[in-house]
Amino acid sequence: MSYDSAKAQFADWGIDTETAIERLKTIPISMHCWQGDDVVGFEQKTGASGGGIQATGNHPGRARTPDELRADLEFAYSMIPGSHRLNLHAMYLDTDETPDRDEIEYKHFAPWVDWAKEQGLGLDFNPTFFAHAKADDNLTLSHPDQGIRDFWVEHGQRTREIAARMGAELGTICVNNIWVPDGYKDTPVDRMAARRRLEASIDQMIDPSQDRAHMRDAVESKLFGIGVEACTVGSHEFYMGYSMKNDTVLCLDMGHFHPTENVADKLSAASLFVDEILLHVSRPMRWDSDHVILQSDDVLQIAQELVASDLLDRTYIGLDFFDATISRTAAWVIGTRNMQKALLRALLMPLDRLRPAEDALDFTERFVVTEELKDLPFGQVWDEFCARMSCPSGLHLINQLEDYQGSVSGR
Ligand SMILES: C[C@H](O)[C@H](O)[C@@H](O)C(=O)CO
Ligand SMILES: [Mn+2]
Repeated sequence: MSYDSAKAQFADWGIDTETAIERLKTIPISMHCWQGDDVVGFEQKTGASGGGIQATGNHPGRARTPDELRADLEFAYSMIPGSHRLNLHAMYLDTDETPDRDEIEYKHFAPWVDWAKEQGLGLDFNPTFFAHAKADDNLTLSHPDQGIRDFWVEHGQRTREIAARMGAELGTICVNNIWVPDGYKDTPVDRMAARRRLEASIDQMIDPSQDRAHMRDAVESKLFGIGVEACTVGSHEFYMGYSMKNDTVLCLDMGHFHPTENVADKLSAASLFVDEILLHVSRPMRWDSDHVILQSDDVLQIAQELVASDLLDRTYIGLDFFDATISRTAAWVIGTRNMQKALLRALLMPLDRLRPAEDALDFTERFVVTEELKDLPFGQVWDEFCARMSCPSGLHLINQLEDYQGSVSGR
């Protein structure tokens, strides 16, 4: 079937595929650097990852240097239609110097910015509050030791300055996302004290007078992690409250809730009380396992909510998965394209027909239409989008992914 006949079929339902394609072109996805090297980073390691972050697998080809990571990223972006962003963690500095976390400066990341300019990419940033000796207690900004808290506050303040400069250099908003692994393996007796310390540390870190033209603070909650099963200091309630009170972006990671909770459902509710949301689109399997995202119901529903609730312009879409058992570049490419496919499917929904049906309590119409829609030739619209953006799809894509993996598997 050709694109033209697919377009005509959608038109029968009152759906304009051209409008959907044009909108999709404008939606950037922030691809996370850490899928490329299994969350290792480029500094001298002094501590273990905390809070249950764990990449498993030993597929050949892990990027070991900033140059290797950039080469892999360039390939991945060339397989992903559209203009996108890179989400960089502070432990991915590119320098011969060995600054500790409380000593990092913009110059240690300048090569990333130069490269992003060349590639036409935006950058997002994250302080790294794990994989460091001063995080080995699984406590950082909420540590009872003032010295440790000060160390991490300094780190966070520096990342904000770096993020603001990155945003200014690239002329876009750089989201600086705070996730700390802080928590307790067993039941604490004074949760309140830990939460008060976390609040005070973030207050100290965040300078509300800083120019917001190029930088936003985001805060990321979590239900629990391995090693912090009894209490995560930065829980959902904590950060939902924090972001409302302090006007920060609220980060919702799909792996950070109870498995029966639906993150898509949270978007409309949270967005009534916070201006902007950052998504970490991920796939938890029994726990926060960070599997590569699929075109699963969870992801499709997230995209539908972004479109139907008109949230695309105040949501930053970031990805957060890491799988070291498969080609790392294929993971990036397929995962990111899956997010785009979900958005395209959402943009191809006949909302003008579904909304009135729902308002009239005609749930049969809603049910029948949403099910029949699944049979429309979505694949032709996606292929057309890829072709217009000079990206391969189907077997051509698979061949290119395999060739690239073959070229790096000797690393
Ligand atoms: C590496 C990221 O900061 C990390 O995955 C964080 O976003 C998270 O989700 C921790 O579980
Ligand atoms: Mn996350």
